[in-house]
Amino acid sequence: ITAWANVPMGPPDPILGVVEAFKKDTSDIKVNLSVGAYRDDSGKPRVLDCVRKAEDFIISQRLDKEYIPIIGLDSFNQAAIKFAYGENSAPLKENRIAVAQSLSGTGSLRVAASYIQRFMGSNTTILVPKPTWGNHLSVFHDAGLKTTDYRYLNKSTNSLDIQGFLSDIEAAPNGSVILLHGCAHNPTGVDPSPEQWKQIMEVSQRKKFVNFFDVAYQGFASGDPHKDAYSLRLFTDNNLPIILAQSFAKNMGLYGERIGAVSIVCNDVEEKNRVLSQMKILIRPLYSSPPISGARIAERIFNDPSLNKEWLTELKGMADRIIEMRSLLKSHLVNDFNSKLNWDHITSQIGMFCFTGMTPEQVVRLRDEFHIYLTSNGRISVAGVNSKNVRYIAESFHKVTQ
Ligand SMILES: Cc1ncc(COP(=O)(O)O)c(CNOCC(=O)O)c1O
Repeated sequence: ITAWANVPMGPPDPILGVVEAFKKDTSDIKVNLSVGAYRDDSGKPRVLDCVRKAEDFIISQRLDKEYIPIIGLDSFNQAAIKFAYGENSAPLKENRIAVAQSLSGTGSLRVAASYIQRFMGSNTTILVPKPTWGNHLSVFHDAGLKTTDYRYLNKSTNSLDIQGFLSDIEAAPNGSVILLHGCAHNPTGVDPSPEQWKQIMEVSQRKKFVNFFDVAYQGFASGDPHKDAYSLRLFTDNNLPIILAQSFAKNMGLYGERIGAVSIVCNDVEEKNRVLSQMKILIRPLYSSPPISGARIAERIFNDPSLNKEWLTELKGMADRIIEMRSLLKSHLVNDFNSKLNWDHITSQIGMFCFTGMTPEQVVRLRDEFHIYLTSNGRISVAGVNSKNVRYIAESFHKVTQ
């Protein structure tokens, strides 16, 4: 008997399981609407031109492959938090933000969760939206934290249930940690309006929440990085406690480079130095130091003026293509197929994903009858929609919902 005879087969990841089924489908009209990565109008992955140019420059420098510090490349770190908090941010100017490069968004979330567990205690509960990105729950539970849902999606309108949101967080214990998607909520694509963010902030301020922002789509949602940072900057500029996990997977297309940053706003430089020392102590036994490549590319894109300008244009281009596909999908449904249902949420939602409102049965029909693949919760990745398949998708959506 081997030592692992009792290890059970784990369930497949709900998202990756759909991709496997898509790959097995031999139909030539199959459509993958489950993948959480950008695709261009030909359905192909996109490496940004500014990334290629940054890579060429870096290679030409013939740099060494020595370890970088436990907290990563500081030139990248400083650029990443300036991008998020804004150059006029007081904590930034007063140098009181503890920041460490980490393994993309997931690694940043995990380091932050471990920090919370260690310095706020194992009984700390994180308030998470319902629904949230599936991996959030695994990251927090594996870090030894409990999670409690707060209402987020109004299922009948596929828009924000702001009253449910506010009453659930009002009922939570003072001093709780609240996870907030900075922009482009995954999986619903539903974001609070600026007014609603102010209502949320008022409760958080009064109840002394620690605000744990997950910002994985800054600039990718609206095309404007400042607009997409509105919620984070509103809370920060009002001196609320902030923990931030940043990912550059989507907005720089650096998925596999695993480049992100975790940051904690502190009261002063002395506190920042203490917090940073503890982040290093947490990171060292996790993965010791982060990878060089993605940090060097991102640093060039932030700090080289022409590459930065080119990036912002390409970033807006990706956001605009997704926004255009949203309006095309909706107009086909309403104008071509004369659907009598309300599809406003397709264009009022924002970012990579759209919560269509499809039932699990309708999702099965889309897969079996129309070879269209999306997750069972009805989420589609709008990145998978393009000018060639958008009409077919609309026709199929109409047929399963009429
Ligand atoms: C909200 C959120 N936070 C964090 C992350 C972390 O991403 P990464 O670790 O790649 O930076 C992601 C990436 N999601 O992946 C797409 C999908 O849901 O199919 C995310 O959506």
